[in-house]
Amino acid sequence: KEKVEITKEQQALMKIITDAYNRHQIPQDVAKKLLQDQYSAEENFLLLTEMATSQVQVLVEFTKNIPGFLSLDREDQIALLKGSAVEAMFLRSAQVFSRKMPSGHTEVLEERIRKSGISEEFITPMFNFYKSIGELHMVQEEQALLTTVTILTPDRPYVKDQQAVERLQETMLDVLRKLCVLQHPQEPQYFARLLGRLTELRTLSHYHTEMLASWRMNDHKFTPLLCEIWDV
Ligand SMILES: O=C(NC1CCCCC1)[C@H](C1CCCCC1)n1c(-c2ccc(-c3nnn[nH]3)cc2)nc2ccccc21
Repeated sequence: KEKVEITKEQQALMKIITDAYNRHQIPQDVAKKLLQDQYSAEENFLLLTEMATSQVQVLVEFTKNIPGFLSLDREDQIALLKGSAVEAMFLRSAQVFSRKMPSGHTEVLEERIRKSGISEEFITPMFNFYKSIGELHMVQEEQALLTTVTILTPDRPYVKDQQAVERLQETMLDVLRKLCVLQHPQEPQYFARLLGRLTELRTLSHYHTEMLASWRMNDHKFTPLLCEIWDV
């Protein structure tokens, strides 16, 4: 049984990424807002675009703290951000949904999201993903590293130097793998389960454009930043 040990450098890397991840989070808590009131489809769509816009802004700030990211080709940095923004949004939504809440709150939140205006056909895959993320009971370091691994996906459209991105991603995957072994010693396959969620996340993100179009309302308005990032 090989002894898994996180090196000093990996410890430092994990701290930088986790601190940055915790620093760069959405200011107001959308879950609290949703628990307070019921909104119309129009109001919910506006709330989604506001939340998503501010999340893209904090995602950009977060990536500046990923060691090595700013040394990548500048156009590749943009390609990685654009290619991972929707996945990062669903990953963050899943983490918000899975957070420990007073009993009964998660059920209310789920109901509010089910009734928010999203079309039925997308609700099931979305909640399947949220629940599969919740079941992992990730610690914050794992959440931060999983988001980092998602951002550093080499095969995003228009990435020129894929090897450079691959090297960075592998560095992060190595730390994440060791962390999983140390955090979940009874579950040797935990790391593999975690990576399996990234496949589910990519599939969910493929529906995104259809999801947006399917909201039960007409005239979907987007912010300029979302028009850039969401290809709408
Ligand atoms: O605000 C939100 N998510 C932010 C969370 C923090 C990061 C930035 C996104 C939305 C709510 C908007 C208002 C109506 C209810 C859902 N949200 C979603 C969600 C729902 C549909 C689409 C979508 N995408 N394309 N069409 N619909 C995306 C995300 N899942 C959530 C799970 C827990 C808490 C909030 C959640």
